[in-house]
Amino acid sequence: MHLSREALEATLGGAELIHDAAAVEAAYDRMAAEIRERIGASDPLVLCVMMGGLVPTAKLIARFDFPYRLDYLHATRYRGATRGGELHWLAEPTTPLAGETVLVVDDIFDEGLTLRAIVEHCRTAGAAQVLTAVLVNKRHERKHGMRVDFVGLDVPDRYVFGEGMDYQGYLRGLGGIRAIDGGH
Ligand SMILES: O=P(O)(O)OC[C@H]1O[C@H](OP(=O)(O)OP(=O)(O)O)[C@H](O)[C@@H]1O
Ligand code: HPA
Repeated sequence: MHLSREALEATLGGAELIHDAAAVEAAYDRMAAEIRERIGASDPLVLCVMMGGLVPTAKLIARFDFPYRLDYLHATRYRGATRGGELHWLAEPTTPLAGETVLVVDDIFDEGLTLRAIVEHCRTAGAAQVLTAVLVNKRHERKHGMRVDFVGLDVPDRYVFGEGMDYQGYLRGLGGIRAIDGGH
């Protein structure tokens, strides 16, 4: 669906800034340092979860000063909506995962179904170690039982966008994280 510039400006005007761009950049610095400490010597394979993981992955790898390789996968369960459904795999990683230390990078840990399925997929494919990194964790009690290894920032239980996260397919490149009411 197409949204007009006016509609997007109205959404932005009604949104609340939860974390400004400087807070987000500081969170990436901290996450990159934690990741280096834990797996910087393991030549990890970084797996970007398209589409939302695109911005956090780019921001993190720009900070990595150790050897790593990059691949992506595409799994989605929101597809432009503000409430999640069934997970659809659109692309699996092409790099063989057997024996790899894998770092899965996504934008948001919400109910956790997406990351849980991706971690299971990597383990089944023989990864030696699977770690996860998300820019934001949404605070609520509806998680599906997994722990994320590297988390940048917490956000409230509202629909958030910016830094890779979309509002109806738009606004992914916006710096900082904003919230609107409605949806989770
Ligand atoms: O923790 P969960 O409740 O499973 O939700 C988190 C997932 O939802 C979003 O993806 P989405 O399906 O919207 O696709 P997108 O990355 O293309 O926006 C986000 O990028 C995460 O991958
Ligand atoms: O709050 C959200 N914003 C954007 N994408 C999402 N995917 C799950 N939750 C969200």
